[in-house]
Amino acid sequence: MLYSAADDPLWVPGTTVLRNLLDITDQETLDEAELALFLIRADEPLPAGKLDVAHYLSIHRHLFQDVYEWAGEIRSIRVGKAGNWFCYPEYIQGNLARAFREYGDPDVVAELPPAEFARCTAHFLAEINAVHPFREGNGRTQLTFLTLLAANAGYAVNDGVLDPAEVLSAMIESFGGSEDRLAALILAYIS
Ligand SMILES: Nc1ncnc2c1ncn2[C@@H]1O[C@H](COP(=O)(O)OP(=O)(O)OP(=O)(O)O)[C@@H](O)[C@H]1O
Repeated sequence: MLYSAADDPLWVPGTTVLRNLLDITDQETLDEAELALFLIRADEPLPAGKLDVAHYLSIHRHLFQDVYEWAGEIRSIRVGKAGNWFCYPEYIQGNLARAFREYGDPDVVAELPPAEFARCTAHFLAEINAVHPFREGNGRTQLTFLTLLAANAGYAVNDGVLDPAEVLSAMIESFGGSEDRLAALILAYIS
């Protein structure tokens, strides 16, 4: 997805295309290859973990390992979308750890009634999105992690329910502080 970014050392020189392991230098070809390789990796068993920060990073690493050398690593430049600027790079580690700490033990959240699980998890995803730990691939990592949190809580999810445009607008609303629509989408996803 298109980012606003300051001059990015990760760009192919003279372009705004992210350097990649495939040596692709035009955005459309990269988008296609990235999506195809992501889909293959998303279909594989995901890395095991404790649903903690290390696990979150390992999922990004897994999903984007074929495309970006820095898969699984925290970004080092400031980025934003449509005027919403995400966390300064120097605060990502601390804010990511705080989001996980505030969410608490996923096994405890799993015991909450579904609407409460959805509300807590929406808040968590909104926080993670505001941190935006990676240079690219944040949305897909968020949704992949959501599937793990839902599975950990024993929910069989309704895959067709999460319409990308609705998730996007709910996520943008959450950035503005209103998490109700995101919580409603998660509740529908797990119901
Ligand atoms: N203007 C915005 N304000 C806040 N969050 C946004 C905005 N635009 C997009 N987002 C969120 O940013 C995330 C997308 O980040 P990124 O582009 O790094 O991920 P991606 O996986 O490459 O893209 P996508 O989620 O579009 O497939 C999504 O969660 C999306 O909802």
